[in-house]
Formats: sequence, C-alpha cells, structure tokens
Amino acid sequence: MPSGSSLYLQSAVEKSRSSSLPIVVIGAGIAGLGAARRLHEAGFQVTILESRDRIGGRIDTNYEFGFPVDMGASWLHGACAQNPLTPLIASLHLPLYQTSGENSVLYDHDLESYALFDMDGHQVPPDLVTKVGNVFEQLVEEIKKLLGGTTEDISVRKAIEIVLERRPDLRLQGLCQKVMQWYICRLEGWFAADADNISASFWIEEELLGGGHGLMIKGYAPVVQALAEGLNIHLNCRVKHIQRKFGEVEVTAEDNRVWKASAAIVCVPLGVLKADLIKFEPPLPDWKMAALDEMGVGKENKIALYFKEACWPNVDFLGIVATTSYGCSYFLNLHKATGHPVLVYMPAGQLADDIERLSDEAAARFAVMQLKRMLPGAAAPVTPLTPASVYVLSFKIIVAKVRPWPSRRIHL
Ligand SMILES: Cc1cc2nc3c(=O)[nH]c(=O)nc-3n(C[C@H](O)[C@H](O)[C@H](O)COP(=O)(O)OP(=O)(O)OC[C@H]3O[C@@H](n4cnc5c(N)ncnc54)[C@H](O)[C@@H]3O)c2cc1C
Repeated sequence: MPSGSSLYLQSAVEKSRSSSLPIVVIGAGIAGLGAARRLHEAGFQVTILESRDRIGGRIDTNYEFGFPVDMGASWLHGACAQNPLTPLIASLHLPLYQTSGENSVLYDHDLESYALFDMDGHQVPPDLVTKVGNVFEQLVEEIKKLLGGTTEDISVRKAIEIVLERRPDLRLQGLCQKVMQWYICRLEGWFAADADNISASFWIEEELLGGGHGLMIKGYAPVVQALAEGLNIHLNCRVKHIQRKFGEVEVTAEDNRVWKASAAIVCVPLGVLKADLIKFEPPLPDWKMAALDEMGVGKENKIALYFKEACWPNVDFLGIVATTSYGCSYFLNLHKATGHPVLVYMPAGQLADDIERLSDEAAARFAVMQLKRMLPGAAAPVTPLTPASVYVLSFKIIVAKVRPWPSRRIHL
C-alpha cells in the first residue's frame, strides 16, 4: 500500500500534469538540469531559475587555455552501467580516462601512477608508499571494528587516534608517518573537509558504484549542455522566497520577479539551505530541518597551471608528504591523460579555506612553490604567472559528505 508521502507525491504529480502552470526547478547545476530534463521528457512544462550567469554550478569546464580543463567536477566516480550518467556520456562519445579501479586505497587513484616527494625533493620509494597503504587499510579495518555495533559517531581524526592508542604497532615514524599523512590528505580531498570534520561512520559506510574512476578528459561541459538543451532557463535569477498557497507555489527572485508554479523542485547547494538564504512558507518541516542540520559543508578548490612543456614525471598524480595532512600537497597531471602540459593543484578543507583568502596570483604562487618543493628544477619552464597561464577557482560552498558527531565518546 502506498505510504502517505508517496500518495502526496502522486497527487502532486497528477496536479502538475493537469495544471497550466510550469514546474519551477531552482538551480541549474547537474541535479536541477537532470530533474528538469526528466520532467521535460515526461511532458511537463518546466522553468529553471539559476542565480549565476551560467549553468552547471559546481561543474565548470574552463577553455581559457584553449582546451577544456574542469575546474569543478572532473571524474565520473563509478564508471559502470548503473551510473545514471553513463548512457548520456556514451551517447555523446565522451572518452573517459581511468585513473583507478574500484578498490583503490587512495580513493580516486591507483598506486601505480603516482610520485610522492618529501619537502626536500627526494622521491619516496614506491614500495614504502605501498607498505604504508597496507597499514592504512589495517587502520580502516580497526576503525570498522571500533564503530561496529554502535550508533554513536566520532570524527575520522578521533577514530584514528583511538585506534592508534589501541594498536601502537600501527603508529608510524619518520617518512612512513609523513606518507600516512598524505593518505589522510587524500581522504580529506575526497570528502572536501578536514579529518576532524568527517564522520567516521559515514566514511566506513560509504558505498560507491563499481567501475572505478574515470576522468572526463573532454570536460563535463558537453554533459551539462546536453541536459540543458531546449529547456527554458532564466539566468541571473536568485530565488529568495518560496511560498505554497492554494495548491500552487509562488517563487520570488531577489529582484522581486515572481513565478507561479504547480510545484517547485529545489536543487540549490546544501550550504545555501543551511545559511537560510531561501525563505520557505510554510517553513520546511522539522524532519527536513533535522536532516539539513545533520550534514556539513566543506571546501575544495582547484588551481590549474599551464606550462610550456611537461617537466615532471609521467604519472597521474604528484604529491608532497609532510608531518601533517595540512602540509601535504596533491597535483593531478593532465599531461598524462590529455597531452596538455597542465597540473591541477587541489587543496581541500582548511587549506582550501586559507588559500581562498589569497589573491589569485598569490594562490598560484603558492601552488608553484609546492611544485618547486617536489621538483626544484621544474620552475624554469613555468610560463610567467599571467592570467593566461593560471586559472584559479574557488567554490565557496560545496557539499561534503560530512555528518556532525555527538560530543559523547565511544565507550571502549
Ligand atoms: C573543485 C570540485 C571538484 C569536484 N570534483 C568532482 C568529481 O570529480 N566528480 C564528482 O562526481 N563530483 C565532484 N565534485 C562535486 C560535484 O561537482 C557536485 O556534487 C555537483 O556538481 C553538485 O551538483 P548540484 O546540482 O547538486 O549543485 P550545484 O552544482 O552547486 O548547483 C546548484 C545551482 O544552484 C544555484 N543556486 C544557488 N542558490 C540559488 C538561488 N537562491 N536561486 C537560484 N539558483 C541558486 C547555483 O548557482 C548552482 O548553479 C566536485 C566539486 C568541486 C567543488
């Protein structure tokens, strides 16, 4: 028997179908465009309202270097038939470059195609990185045991601390300790948040689609454009108020334009809802507010550096190891995947926050300084840091899969 909410949904769908009013979708990121496309194909009238002057949201393919560089999302995580984007990507003949299979301990990378360096430019022997990777996997297993059977949650950082107290044999020293911090830095990059702010149970429970991780080497833009094709989209239209009255919805923009709709689908980032930037009337129900409270937002930025030629090892990823995850660095080498001599520096969490406070030039200098630490001889081929050779993108609000944890501790 259908539940109350599915009956409500069914009657809302019926009403929208028979209404002369459109369904308004708020936000033209991939979620909004995906929803609008499905509705359009099912015969509904749809209007999309987008606050920026472009579509795509946190998908942003930049062409300033003369070829596509994704400054927002760039991987298809889960390159398999079950991924709803797969048929679209296949129909557009967009090639994927696989950076790792599904069991990569380094999240979206394989151990085979990386080069790690210490702060003095010495390459970390690959077998040492593999050895630390094995310890990291043991840590994960211990954290699973720690959290098993409890509904309480702690941060990843806390979980690691507790496990290391219980299992001092997993505590590493010297270069191995630094490599372990790089693994943690990668975990922080995956969640776009520091280890103190990532829910350990969410991390452990997270399930990914199979098929590994494929880089969209021609950029994500064609996917966004295909979804948006033929849809009625209003740009520069920031919604500030959504009111439900008499079976209809009234959506008001910041410049006081009003849209009447049979229904509204809200596809703005979590951070926008958490910051209460859109007023709902009647207010959102308590269960939705509780769900918003339960999740946090994080940050990941990208700085793309364009070189005259590639002057670094032919691996997918370059990184610096350090005594803290904050001090570690991480670059994606687009040269291996695309042939273009571009490195993309990808800070996350607190580091992304700090870098965001710098000017674009200073942020780029910081990224180059990190590169010089790894490869002191690599600085010369860098073209002068003009806007044409550097592209910096700051996403102020991004959804991190983070859940706050109660202050109560796990009872050991
Ligand atoms: C640097 C970076 C790298 C990433 N890499 C990957 C990756 O490789 N693979 C991957 O799968 N994911 C990646 N992600 C995450 C991915 O980009 C996002 O999960 C996804 O794009 C979110 O889509 P969305 O439609 O939910 O939100 P968004 O893309 O944020 O879209 C929301 C839209 O709502 C608009 N909006 C906000 N407020 C209002 C308002 N009041 N009125 C009207 N419009 C409004 C925004 O302008 C925006 O266009 C990355 C994210 C970042 C920042």
